[in-house]
Amino acid sequence: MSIAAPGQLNLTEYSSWGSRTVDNFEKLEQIGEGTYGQVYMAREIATGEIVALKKIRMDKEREGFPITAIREIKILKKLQHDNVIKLKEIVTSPGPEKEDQGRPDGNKYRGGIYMVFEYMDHDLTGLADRPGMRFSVPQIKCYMRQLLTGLHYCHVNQVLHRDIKGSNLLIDNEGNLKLADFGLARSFSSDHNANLTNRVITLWYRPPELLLGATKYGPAVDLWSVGCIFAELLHGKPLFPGSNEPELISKIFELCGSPDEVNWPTVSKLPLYNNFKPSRPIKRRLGDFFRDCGDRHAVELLEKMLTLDPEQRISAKDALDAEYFWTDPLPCDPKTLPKYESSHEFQTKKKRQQQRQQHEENAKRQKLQHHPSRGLPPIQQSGHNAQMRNQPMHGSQPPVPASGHHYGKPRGPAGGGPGSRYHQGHLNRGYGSGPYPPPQARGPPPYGSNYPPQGGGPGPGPGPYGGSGAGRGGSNRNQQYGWQ
Ligand SMILES: Nc1ncnc2c1ncn2[C@@H]1O[C@H](COP(=O)(O)OP(=O)(O)OP(=O)(O)O)[C@@H](O)[C@H]1O
Repeated sequence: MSIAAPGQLNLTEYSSWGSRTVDNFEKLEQIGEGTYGQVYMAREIATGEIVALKKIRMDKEREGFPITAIREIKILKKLQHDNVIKLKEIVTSPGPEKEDQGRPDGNKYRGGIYMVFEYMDHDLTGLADRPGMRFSVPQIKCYMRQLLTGLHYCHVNQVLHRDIKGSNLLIDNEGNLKLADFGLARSFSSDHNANLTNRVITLWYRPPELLLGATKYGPAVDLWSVGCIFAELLHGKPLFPGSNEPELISKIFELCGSPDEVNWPTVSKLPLYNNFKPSRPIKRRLGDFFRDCGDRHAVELLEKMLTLDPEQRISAKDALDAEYFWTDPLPCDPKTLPKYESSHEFQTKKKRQQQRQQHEENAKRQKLQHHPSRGLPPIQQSGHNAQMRNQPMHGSQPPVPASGHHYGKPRGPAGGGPGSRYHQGHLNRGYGSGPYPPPQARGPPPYGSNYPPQGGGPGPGPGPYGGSGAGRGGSNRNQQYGWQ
């Protein structure tokens, strides 16, 4: 496999893309539903290989092929890295498919187009939402390190992801984490001069500069989202679950303090600064909030990621060099992580919904049991079968503690002081100025050897990464041509 040089497209291998049809695959089950359309787990008939098929939704596209899909394909062609999802091929379906028949059809191309990806067993949100799920400290370090490594690679190749969130971080049963969903991604130049849309990034993970109307921004936007994910892993639930922009801004200011000329020298130039300026200054208390997590290095890194001023926010490269990844307990080797049954956000949500329905039905039946005159037969509630219904869905997962899992709030409406050793070396980071240098300031971080705990049970983790469940705010994915 040849690898494209930074900033260049490697098209030679892709001449056959689009020449095969989706009939070469057997759809097994739906694993995702996004802005784009459905994602399916599928088997390639000839080889038996399991893949993910992402259908490109065409029904809203009167103007032709969606720009988001063009961007995603173009960018994924260019990015080849262990921590970035691999786009294997594009396949077509010549005519309208079963699921499209009978729909009013405004698009010009009546067939379907699918992206074929390597299959990943989980997304981080789905995995975290498993009942009783707890991540150990080495496991969190392992995922965070892979996330930052993948993102550093994107940034060196001048790609902003612009939609980092749990459901876009895919994890396989070898413990590998890969960045996915590049539908909002775009290339940037290191001088940051172009005007970009600020209606990107799912609400809860959106940085303050975008909320305050910045249209010139860079890789720091992704680092804020990474900080939100990191906080969620440490805290057990989303840190800024605002249901609209003003609410989100006030949640950010409450914890990170309000911006001023001292902590963010250029903030008053942002278009919406005056609209959201609090009536009196708010003190930063992020460090205090996380003190109980008992990991000084984790809090130190989090402070640097959730720095208000994007110019002072830590880069992915510097984050990889943080003390957090180099002190005991060390990040574990991905291969030693426990294997779990497949869990994607779409499926865990669906399962929860089914469980809720089942629960409601049982409650209704029980009520009727107390009033047999109403005529429904009572159901057997005791014994082995009743217990089995509440078991985790598979036998292979590690024993899980009965408690400790938080479900977050219901999904929101559509849309969802630097540490003492903080240095400013990441100002003027000059992305894209050379070939991708793997972060090597200290060589690869060593792996811890004693994790995960035997049997895959909870480690000395700071607490569960709770199923945030709740609406991570809809990403403001702009499907039309207007955004940059
Ligand atoms: N390669 C893959 N392997 C396994 N599951 C995948 C894969 N790609 C996507 N998924 C699942 O499908 C979900 C939706 O995929 P994706 O985010 O790419 O679609 P989208 O239409 O862009 O979604 P959204 O609008 O939510 O951002 C993911 O959260 C994940 O659970």
